[in-house]
Amino acid sequence: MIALSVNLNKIALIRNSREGNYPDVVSHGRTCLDAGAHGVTVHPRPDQRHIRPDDVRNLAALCAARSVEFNVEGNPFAGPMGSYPGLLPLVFETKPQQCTLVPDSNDQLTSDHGFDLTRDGERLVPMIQQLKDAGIRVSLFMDPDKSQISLAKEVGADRIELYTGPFAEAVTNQSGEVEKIFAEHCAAAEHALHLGLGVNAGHDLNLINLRRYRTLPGLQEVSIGHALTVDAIQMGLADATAAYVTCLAGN
Ligand SMILES: CC(=O)[C@@H](O)[C@H](O)COP(=O)(O)O
Ligand SMILES: NCC(=O)COP(=O)(O)O
Repeated sequence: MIALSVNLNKIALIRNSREGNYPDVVSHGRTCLDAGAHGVTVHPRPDQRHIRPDDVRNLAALCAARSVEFNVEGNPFAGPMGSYPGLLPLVFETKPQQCTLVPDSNDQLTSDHGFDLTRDGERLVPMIQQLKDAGIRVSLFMDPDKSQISLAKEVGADRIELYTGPFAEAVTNQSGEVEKIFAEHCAAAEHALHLGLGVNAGHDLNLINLRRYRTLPGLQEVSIGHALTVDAIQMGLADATAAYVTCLAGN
């Protein structure tokens, strides 16, 4: 079974466009879980463009109460900014089941690349160990590069999250590159599995490209937010979530 972790960033983005708490991120997270999602993902960024520290705290409580997986993503190198305490302090405070480290800089529109562990690996080793000592599973956001994935194992990661942006773009553009890119992802996943790493995936996955991507060898979890939220505008959040669960089940 491939787990669906719904990323609630875009619910928070809409909430932040007004004062107040409408839409209520936790309430929408509850709706996703009631509709069959296996967990919740958030990506608190230092500029708090969407997910805020209190969202992380409140969703941690929801996921604990529902005994479902909470996945907190972010750049471990980005320091505090205003009320954002930094990723690791927030993660150690809220103790999610999984922390996915992502090499995003503060000025990026969105996540658009995996780690370069030849450059950053040494800095990550103690952070990864601290997270694992706290009982938190560590996933690293990676491009489908086998040599980099070998380094992910060396620095102590439990899982990798394959960055699926280029794959999604190839499907959307109906480029002739789809099968070539997917084959690279399959080779990367097989390599990760051979090393004993778990395999997650995410970024721009949707109900169309997921029909192919769900066949990736050993895929354990997808985190999906942007497209699912857009689908929810047409379908409603519960039905959109259920549609992704159904798709992941092979239907
Ligand atoms: C790491 C990744 O691809 C996504 O999880 C990320 O959360 C997208 O961030 P935005 O929602 O800010 O675009
Ligand atoms: N890690 C991927 C994620 O959480 C959601 O990415 P997207 O579906 O919003 O592109």
